[in-house]
Amino acid sequence: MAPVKVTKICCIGAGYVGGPTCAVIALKCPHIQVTIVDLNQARIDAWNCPDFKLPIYEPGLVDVVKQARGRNLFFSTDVDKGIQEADLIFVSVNTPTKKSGVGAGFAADLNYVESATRRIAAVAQSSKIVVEKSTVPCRTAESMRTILEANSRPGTRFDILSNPEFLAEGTAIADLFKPDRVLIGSLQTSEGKDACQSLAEVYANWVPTERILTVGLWSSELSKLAANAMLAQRISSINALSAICEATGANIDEVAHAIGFDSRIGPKFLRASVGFGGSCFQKDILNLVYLSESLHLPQVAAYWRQVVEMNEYQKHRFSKTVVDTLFNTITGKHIAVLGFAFKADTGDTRESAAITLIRDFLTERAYVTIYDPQVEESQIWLDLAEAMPGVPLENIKKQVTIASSAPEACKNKEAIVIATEWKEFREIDWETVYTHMNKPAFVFDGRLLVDADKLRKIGFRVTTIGRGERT
Ligand SMILES: NC(=O)C1=CN([C@@H]2O[C@H](COP(=O)(O)OP(=O)(O)OC[C@H]3O[C@@H](n4cnc5c(N)ncnc54)[C@H](O)[C@@H]3O)[C@@H](O)[C@H]2O)C=CC1
Ligand SMILES: O=C(O)[C@H]1O[C@H](OP(=O)(O)OP(=O)(O)OC[C@H]2O[C@@H](n3ccc(=O)[nH]c3=O)[C@H](O)[C@@H]2O)[C@H](O)[C@@H](O)[C@@H]1O
Repeated sequence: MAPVKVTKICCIGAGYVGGPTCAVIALKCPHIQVTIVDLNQARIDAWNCPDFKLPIYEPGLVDVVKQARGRNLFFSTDVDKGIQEADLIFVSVNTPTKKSGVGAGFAADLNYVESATRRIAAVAQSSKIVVEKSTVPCRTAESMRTILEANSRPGTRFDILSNPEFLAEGTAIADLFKPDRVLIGSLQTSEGKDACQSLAEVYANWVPTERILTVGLWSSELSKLAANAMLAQRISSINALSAICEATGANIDEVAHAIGFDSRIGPKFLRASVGFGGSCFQKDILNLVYLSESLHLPQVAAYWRQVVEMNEYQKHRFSKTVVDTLFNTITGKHIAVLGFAFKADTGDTRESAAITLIRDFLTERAYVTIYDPQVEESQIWLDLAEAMPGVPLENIKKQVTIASSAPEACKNKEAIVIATEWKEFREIDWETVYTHMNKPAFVFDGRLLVDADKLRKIGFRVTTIGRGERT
């Protein structure tokens, strides 16, 4: 059998991964019809919105959707039709950490992957290549295959591939246009290799073939967890060093610069911060911890768990620094938190360090004013309510205000906490901000973003993560 030439793709899941990934496939492969389906009507409506107010904020995404939507890119809630028409289906649904039952708090909740797989099994009338795009535990493809094969009609077959996504939010379009690599895992049978070839040919429309890596299914699944674990481990390592810097007078920027010059270490992903956030690092490491424990490898599990524990430590350490510096109490004090998203250039707040900081400040009975250029107000209330179970939202609202600009957020406050590295915070008119603050005016830079010396000259007392000096 020769590899199938893919002409119609369906992507199940129109989220942060399914949306941008398949929009880029549509852009780069005008000869392929791409339909992105989702059960969430509001999300699909936003993807179809005439004025391109898309459901996610991602630089460059609107341009891609503008070019392809209605040409060969479609968004729909008709999941069954999407499945039936396609010869290749991406499963790009959410795989959050399980909240209850066996493995709660660690294992991935595969309920959405299983529902999508069962839907494919139920409605497919012809052979399909089914591609696991979601990040899943090692050997999930086997469960998918079992479900699909148990339901295949005579004369039809399902081939399962793993094709994890490595894009980062905020740079998704650039990452998809020029990926470091595309990873495709397949069974090493002739049918598995043919399916792999079919998907590789889709990517080959714009990705150089030497960057398309083909491996076994289980290696591909594990490589995704491994990549996220190694990236998060680097951040926890630099953050652990930032605590030593603060205690010794060393400067984490200088340390990162010095070690990053070693070509074996490299300069990227060594930026100390108030802690990593995002929907995946923590979830994927906890998943790896759970996998290690299930495999009776407790030392391996403990090793990876420590990466997450260090991150929790970093977030609380930073809130404690704020309290300590503000004369050991923030009760009744007014704090501006600049940034609510988990990183710059996204409106995504999942696992954002800002949420932990704000929860700590509210627990200390401070008043908090939040400003973020991309996060919707409704999302901030949702996140804070979820972070403080048992506390009625009306009570949270007595302590929290949402501002529409950074200078407005900072007015009449004792302290400013920079929680997200938005470029616009670097460009704030700090002299004016200073004149409108209560004195002494404090800045806590959790992102190594502002020029601390310049701010000190204005009169601010600045504390920067990973720097020993404080005034
Ligand atoms: N967010 C990111 O930057 C990255 C995420 N990933 C992984 O990709 C996967 C998806 O992540 P996101 O796109 O962030 O999630 P998301 O939550 O933004 O999107 C998932 C979408 O799937 C839909 N969905 C769930 N079950 C469905 C079903 N049975 N039929 C149709 N639609 C269904 C949901 O309504 C939702 O819109 C996860 O496994 C994640 O770990 C991987 C790389 C990057
Ligand atoms: O599986 C995923 O979801 C994705 O997770 C991360 O992407 P993302 O979470 O979107 O963003 P990152 O740029 O990795 O940042 C994650 C967190 O680490 C923080 N970070 C990053 C880099 C750094 O040097 N220091 C640091 O604190 C960021 O501020 C952010 O809170 C990975 O970078 C992607 O390769 C992966 O596909």
